[in-house]
Amino acid sequence: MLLGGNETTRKIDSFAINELKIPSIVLMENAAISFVKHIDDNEDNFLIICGKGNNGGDGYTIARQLFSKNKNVKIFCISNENMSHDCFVNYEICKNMGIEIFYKIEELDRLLLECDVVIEGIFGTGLNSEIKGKYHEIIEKINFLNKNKIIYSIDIPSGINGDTGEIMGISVKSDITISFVTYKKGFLKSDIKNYLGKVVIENIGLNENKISHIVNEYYLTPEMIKSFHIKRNENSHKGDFGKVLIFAGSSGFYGAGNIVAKSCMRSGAGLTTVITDKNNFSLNVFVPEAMSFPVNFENIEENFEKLENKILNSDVIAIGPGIGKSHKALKIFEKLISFEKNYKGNNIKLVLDADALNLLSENRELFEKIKNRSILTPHVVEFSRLTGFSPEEINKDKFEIAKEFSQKYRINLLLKGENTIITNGEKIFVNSTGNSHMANGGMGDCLTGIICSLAGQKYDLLESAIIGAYLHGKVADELLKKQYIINATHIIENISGFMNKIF
Ligand SMILES: NC(=O)C1=CN([C@@H]2O[C@H](COP(=O)(O)OP(=O)(O)OC[C@H]3O[C@@H](n4cnc5c(N)ncnc54)[C@H](O)[C@@H]3O)[C@@H](O)[C@H]2O)[C@@H](O)CC1
Ligand SMILES: [K+]
Repeated sequence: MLLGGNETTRKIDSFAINELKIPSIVLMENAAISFVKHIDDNEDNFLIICGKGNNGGDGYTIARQLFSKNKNVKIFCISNENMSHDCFVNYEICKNMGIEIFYKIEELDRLLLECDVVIEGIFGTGLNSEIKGKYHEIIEKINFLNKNKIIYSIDIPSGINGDTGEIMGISVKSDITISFVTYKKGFLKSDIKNYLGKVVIENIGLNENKISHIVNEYYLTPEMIKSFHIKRNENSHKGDFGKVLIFAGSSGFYGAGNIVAKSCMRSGAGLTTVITDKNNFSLNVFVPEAMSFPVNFENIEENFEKLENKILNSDVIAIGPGIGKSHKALKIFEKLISFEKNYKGNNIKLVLDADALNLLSENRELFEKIKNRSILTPHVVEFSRLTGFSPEEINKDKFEIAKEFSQKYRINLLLKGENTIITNGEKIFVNSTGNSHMANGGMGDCLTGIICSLAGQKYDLLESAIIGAYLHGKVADELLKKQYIINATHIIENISGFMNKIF
């Protein structure tokens, strides 16, 4: 699904009008037709509240459409002065058709009380300042008299800033928001969810693929995830699904390595090996399917020759969770990234998380070794160490900072957070799944395991991160329906079932 702010919407509109030569009034008609599809056929008692811009124009067009289906339709016109051209055209048609139009604010209470469905087209992407006066009063009335009614918003609940999600003084509280072409960036803001209600994105007669040059931001949907799926060949063997080498866990943190390994196995990797201290036997108990590559941490160089062979046999190497920042951890990290290609001549893909990112921040010369073949999966504090920006600065301008960082170091990036974003420096994908009930230790390790597993199964790193993030959150969202807390182990136990469902 395309993601965009107000400016993106304007660019798409202008492309449709100026390049495709679709008259704007046709776009408005298409928007109204798409909108009306979502209204229950049994509903019969509508009040449409219209502003004077094109959002109001959509309102008049929807009113006409409903009226032509013999529905009981009344319109409240907030102002018929300085209407936009298309708004005026549709207002005139409504008058000519004989739809009842009301103008006096004194009548609004009664109109609201009498109707069953309110459709509001007061402001959409054109809202540009704090709402005051008459407009404020009207929105207040809609929210106050909303008992036993369904409130529909056209494009954006009037009062929400489509770019930032900020409430511009007041906003309609909607049950259903039917928005056009793009999922509005402002909708990502978590504390306005109860203003949006259910969100539906509708088409206005444009082919999504033909406007992709205008938009390079996407909101993940199950259809997108399914479209990435690579079918498993029936005559394949374990080697076809990736040899994944994992360097995770250390004394006191062996659980991290175990979680990465288990989620890697459960998400479908062919062969998983964990580099771990020779005295750690917990892996064999926790994940018997995984192999261990024992390292003598007293003398790490002892095994380096064998390790070289292991690296050159790998398709993917995941590094970071629970390894600490010791000199020895750094030495192993350096060794693991020292070969760009494996025996097969393919780039060895790298998934770097947690302490690998901290080590990278302090040893920046290593960026040269990981370029064009890695994904970094920081949370905001780790990303702050990597970029030098404060977490506040990052949260304010997350998309741009992430994109620039990705371009500068030629890496893929997955920035964890409430709206996890994934970028290759050109496109940005925002995850639509996940919840606060999964915020506990081991979750990140689990995600690393899923991503390296998918990378082993021949998904490129960007796809691996997109699918991984979506699945990770989706499993948690589904589990939330029956349990309060979701741990990494719960995700691991359920992921394969959800892969089946989604693919
Ligand atoms: N142009 C197109 O091709 C299409 C536009 N569409 C609709 O057009 C909408 C955008 O239309 P517009 O750009 O005309 O903008 P809006 O209709 O969102 O609002 C603009 C109007 O509100 C006024 N306004 C802005 N902030 C105000 C405030 N705080 N207090 C009082 N008045 C304020 C402006 O002066 C202007 O008259 C979209 O949200 C969508 O609903 C759809 O019809 C699809 C096609
Ligand atoms: K609206």
